[in-house]
Amino acid sequence: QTYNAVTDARLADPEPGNWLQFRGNYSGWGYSPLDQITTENVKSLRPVWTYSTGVTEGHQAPPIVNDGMMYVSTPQNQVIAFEAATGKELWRYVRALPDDLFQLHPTNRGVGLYGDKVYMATVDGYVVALDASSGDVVWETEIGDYTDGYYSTLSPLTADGKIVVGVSGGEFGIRGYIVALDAETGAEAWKTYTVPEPGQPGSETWKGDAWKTGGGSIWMQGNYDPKSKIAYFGTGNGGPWMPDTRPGDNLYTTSVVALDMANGSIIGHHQYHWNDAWDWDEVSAPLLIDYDHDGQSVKGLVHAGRNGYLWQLARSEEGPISFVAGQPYVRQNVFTGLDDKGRPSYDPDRTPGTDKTVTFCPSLWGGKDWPPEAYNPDTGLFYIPSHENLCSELGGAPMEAREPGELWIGVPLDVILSSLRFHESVDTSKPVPIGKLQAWDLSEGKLAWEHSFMDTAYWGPLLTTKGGLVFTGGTQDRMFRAFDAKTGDVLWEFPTNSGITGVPSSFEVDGKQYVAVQSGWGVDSERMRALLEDMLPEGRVPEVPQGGVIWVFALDEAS
Ligand SMILES: O=C(O)c1cc(C(=O)O)c2c(n1)C(=O)C(=O)c1cc(C(=O)O)[nH]c1-2
Ligand SMILES: [Ca+2]
Repeated sequence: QTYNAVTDARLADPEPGNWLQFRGNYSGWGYSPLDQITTENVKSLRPVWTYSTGVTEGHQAPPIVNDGMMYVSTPQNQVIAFEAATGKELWRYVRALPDDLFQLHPTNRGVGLYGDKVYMATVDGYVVALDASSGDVVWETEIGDYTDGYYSTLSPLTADGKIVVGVSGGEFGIRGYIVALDAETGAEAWKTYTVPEPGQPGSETWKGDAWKTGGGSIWMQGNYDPKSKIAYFGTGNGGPWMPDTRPGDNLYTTSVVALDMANGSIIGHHQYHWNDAWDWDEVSAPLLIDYDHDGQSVKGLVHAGRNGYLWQLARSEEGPISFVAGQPYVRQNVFTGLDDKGRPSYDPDRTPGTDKTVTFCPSLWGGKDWPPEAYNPDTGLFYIPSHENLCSELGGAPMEAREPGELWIGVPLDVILSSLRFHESVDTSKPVPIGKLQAWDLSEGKLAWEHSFMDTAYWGPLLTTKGGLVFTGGTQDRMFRAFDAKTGDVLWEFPTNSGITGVPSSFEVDGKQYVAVQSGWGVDSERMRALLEDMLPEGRVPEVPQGGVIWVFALDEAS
């Protein structure tokens, strides 16, 4: 079979039967235009094939499909290629990772496709380009020094001849950046820091040398408008965590930045919250959605913040981003209000600092951490995988000098790993609603429906389809579920090998629709679960079995 090269035109307007990138399209919707699997027949969805990845930890990447060929990445930076319909393995790339690599976040969120190659950003700070047909390494380029705390977990944005990625390390005192590599050669095309140096725009929001270790990491794929050639990336927490260590607003941390794809310059931004104090990384890129607001149609950017607010912004052809509306989607007790530009004011009693311990809601994992939202143009609803009723008790401690490659958070690790609290209204003698799948009507600015998951962490990336469904896992009971996208009714569920933190995708081969997802629990979903186990009575919070498996489902033809 000859490989169907992935072009800008195909990425901008993907065939309904393919899933060519992280969220299926450049707008970040997580929407499949396939409608063979419907609200009526989803009850006869069955596994067609499975595959053990051979590794443990958090499997988060979507199965990415181009004309019958599937590419899946796993923790420890493997890429496995399959015949999508049969599961026949075509090739496998296993990265040789350095022995001295410490992984705070052992995961990978997926490959990027462009031309005849498959691209992956790695936990040891490289981008690797593989031949899509053979799996042979075509080039690899170092983008960050892992011995200095830089690493990558995101899927690459592929567009305009470039492979665009960024670096993690917000808990290691890095200075974040986004870097574009030439898709053919791997040579650097541009590199843009998310924290400006003295003299650059935004540098007035920093004092002294704090910018050198200011954080603002990039660990989720950006979305992209192919008409204006602008990429939108979300940025991570300020580093170190305690806000008094870096006075000022700290642009462009906890923001969305608009980048000119040609040269990487920042031509627009919106900071969701200034001088972050809660580890509320705002790394999920906003979805490009057009919605009505006050009788006007808005070319929008929509983001469910880790800070617990649902943000509706407007984008522009020139770059600048403007604020339209913001409101809490979970209980939030930190912001006391928003001004007309969307800038929040804070309750100082909910703002931690060095030697200042406070409780705040939502928790440091936010109203939502990294698992992506979804938008369904048929229902007009925006779906959020959220956490309710969780708060954190957190405070910093005086810091030692930064050591390259060592954690540099300013909050002792044992404090972080015992920081979770229930909201004061919670009665733990009864099942506690924690995970909430929410559906929002953006034009009304109102919740349309929600489904609560009791006593469980919920780290479930979303897939929505033209068949009227929302697929998600994310719970400790190992289930993969399908919801009615309009009503929130549970229509189907299936127990997999482990908990599902994988991004689901949907594709078609020879006229048949498939839904695919990785099951393999780990990283912060497990850190949260372990805390909940201590907070709830014995037996209520089960352990989640370890090990990664790729699952592919289709309708059972016999039924
Ligand atoms: O600041 C950073 O650079 C950074 C990176 C990552 C990552 O790369 O996965 C996470 C976080 N922060 C983080 O705050 C967080 O809650 C988190 C959860 C996860 C995960 O995979 O479950 N990664 C990360
Ligand atoms: Ca972080």
